[in-house]
Amino acid sequence: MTFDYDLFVIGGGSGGVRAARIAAGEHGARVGLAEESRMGGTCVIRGCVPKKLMIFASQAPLLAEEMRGYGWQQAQTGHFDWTAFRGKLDEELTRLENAYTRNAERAGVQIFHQRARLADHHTVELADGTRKSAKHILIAVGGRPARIGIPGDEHALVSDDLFLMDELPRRALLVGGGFIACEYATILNGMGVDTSQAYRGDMVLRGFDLEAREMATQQLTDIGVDLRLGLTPVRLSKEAGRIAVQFSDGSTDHFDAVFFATGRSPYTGGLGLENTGVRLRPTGAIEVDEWSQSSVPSIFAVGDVTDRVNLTPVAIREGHAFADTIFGARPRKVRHDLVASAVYLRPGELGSIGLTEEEARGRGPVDVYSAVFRPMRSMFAGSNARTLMKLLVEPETDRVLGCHIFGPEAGEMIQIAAIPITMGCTKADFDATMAVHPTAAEELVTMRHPTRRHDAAKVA
Ligand SMILES: Cc1cc2nc3c(=O)[nH]c(=O)nc-3n(C[C@H](O)[C@H](O)[C@H](O)COP(=O)(O)OP(=O)(O)OC[C@H]3O[C@@H](n4cnc5c(N)ncnc54)[C@H](O)[C@@H]3O)c2cc1C
Ligand SMILES: NC(=O)c1ccc[n+]([C@@H]2O[C@H](COP(=O)([O-])OP(=O)(O)OC[C@H]3O[C@@H](n4cnc5c(N)ncnc54)[C@H](O)[C@@H]3O)[C@@H](O)[C@H]2O)c1
Repeated sequence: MTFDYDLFVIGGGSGGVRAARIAAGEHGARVGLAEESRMGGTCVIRGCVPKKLMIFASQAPLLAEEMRGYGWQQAQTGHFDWTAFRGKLDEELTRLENAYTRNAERAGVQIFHQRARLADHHTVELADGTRKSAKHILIAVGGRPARIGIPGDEHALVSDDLFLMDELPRRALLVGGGFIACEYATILNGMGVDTSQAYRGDMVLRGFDLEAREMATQQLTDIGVDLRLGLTPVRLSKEAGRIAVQFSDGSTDHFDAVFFATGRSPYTGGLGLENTGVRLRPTGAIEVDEWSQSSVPSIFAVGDVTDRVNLTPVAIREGHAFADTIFGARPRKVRHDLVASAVYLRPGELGSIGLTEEEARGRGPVDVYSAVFRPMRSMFAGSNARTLMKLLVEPETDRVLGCHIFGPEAGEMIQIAAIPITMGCTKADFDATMAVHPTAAEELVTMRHPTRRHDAAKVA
């Protein structure tokens, strides 16, 4: 049987573009790709990139405050010009979008700027009705922001909308306590928006190390976010151009904008999956094996649509491994058990890899090396902000099972710490490493004695 393509990719985001480029450019496959919106996908257009630029923009008031503590007594930020920032942001995103398109085309990928759906195991139908056959199909359609299904939730915005606003709201509410809610609350607060955050739990960033979560929760309040814990909206309505929010405790408040940051769902609706028999998990994610292969042998899936670890570098690695395996005769699996990540807050970020203290003590004995301190930089300026450096070590093997850092530039630090930890290093390797002085990160190689030791969890 002959096909139009060796590979057809649906979705021009992190995972899809990497797979298409490697398959075509490095392994000589004939590759087609459909993208219904802008090339680059969530990360480039409405995720990591614009979000991080906004984090940088939002830190000015904190920097000015710190510099006043260093003797720059007049340091002030003045007024934040959202229009000027957005103009520059739009230009930058267009530049990146063009680079993604150009690089894929240079590798030999034929791009269709249209929505695509599956017609059968080897056929994709584009929005204009044309059909393309392919020996292999890769689904890399990502996810979409989820709404919580309360009355009036059509009045709420989602994360995508922040990057498109003509002006910033005067008063905003973030709903949720995950990555996006905490990062967006930090951004809006830093840009001068009167910011509230409602989270149904008692501490933000569920799933992260408890000690680090406590610090992140405290920091949100310290920087001026009105963090309302144990609270969730139950109804939204429009009143005189503002949004009235009724909360679970019976209270009502009014905001100019309400953002739901309540998770993301795999974007599998309307994709024609019923024409293929591709199996889905209960969450709507495409079920794949360790080779990213679906229940239909010719159809593979990578990235957020598979809901494994929903981060850009993971989607990229999955796409790359898929292309090497299928087209490069270089079978490669992706490890999902040891993935570093960062939550970009200000002034402290949260960087993590490996087990949390709670997970580690649930598995067996663990030594906890935890240093909480006021770093010299902010302490001199008069701030009480604290930094956390934490290592979790398996006593029997001395292996480092996890590392959690809360503080300025924790994202940068955890990227470096992730290398030895991924290699399987021991605490003795950290101890043998000479410190770099004076830095905050030197604590990682100077913690001599465990702060506490948990014995093996008792099995009931
Ligand atoms: C606000 C926000 C901030 C984030 N910040 C970070 C961060 O700091 N670090 C990090 O690692 N991760 C971050 N993420 C997560 C990261 O963006 C995703 O994990 C990553 O983009 C997933 O890549 P993907 O290839 O699976 O999907 P996507 O990048 O979402 O790409 C999917 C593409 O498919 C297209 N598409 C969908 N359906 C069709 C169809 N039927 N036909 C044609 N095209 C279609 C979409 O338009 C989209 O371009 C963030 C996410 C958000 C929302
Ligand atoms: N820095 C980064 O790497 C980064 C940044 C942003 C997003 N991301 C990725 O995007 C994903 C999505 O981010 P997110 O923050 O939307 O999801 P999340 O899963 O991190 O957080 C969702 C939040 O919404 C709350 N929630 C869910 N349903 C609710 C309901 N019915 N009522 C009230 N609250 C509810 C949850 O309790 C949780 O606090 C992340 O899991 C992550 O993989 C990564």
